[in-house]
Amino acid sequence: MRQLESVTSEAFAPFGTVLEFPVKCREDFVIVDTEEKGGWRVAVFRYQNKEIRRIENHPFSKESFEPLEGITVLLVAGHDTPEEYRAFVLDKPICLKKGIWHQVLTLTPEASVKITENREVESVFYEYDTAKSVMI
Ligand SMILES: NC(=O)N[C@@H](O)C(=O)O
Repeated sequence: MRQLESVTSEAFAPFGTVLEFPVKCREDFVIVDTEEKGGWRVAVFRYQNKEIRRIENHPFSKESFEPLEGITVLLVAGHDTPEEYRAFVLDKPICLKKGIWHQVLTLTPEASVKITENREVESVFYEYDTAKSVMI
C-alpha cells in the first residue's frame, strides 16, 4: 500500500509530463509533449477496480491519461523497478514516458480517462504477488 501523492511537475518528472501551461507562460497554445514520428490514437477507458494485480508498460509509446469522470489513482513505477510504485491522484492530465509501468484504479464507483498513444502500441505486463491499493 502506498501514500497518495499530488500530481506536480516535480513529483511526476521521473515518469512523464504534466499537461499544463508552464509557470508564467503567457501563450494561448503550447505543445507540452510530442512524438518525433508515427500515428496516434485517442481512446476512452473506464474502470471500477479498487486494487490492481498487474501493471503494464509500453516500450515504444508515450501515453497520456486525461481524467474525464470519477476519481482516478494512477500507479506508476520506473522501468527497472516495477515493485517501487507510486500512487498519484490524477486530478490533472499527464503524459507518461515510454516504458514507465502504470495502471489505474478508482476511488469512486467508476472512473474514466481519455488516452492518447501510438496507433500501434506494444504492451508488456508485470504481475504482483499481492493486490496493490492505496491509503486514503
Ligand atoms: N490499463 C491501461 O493502463 N491501459 C493503457 O495503458 C492502454 O494502452 O490502453
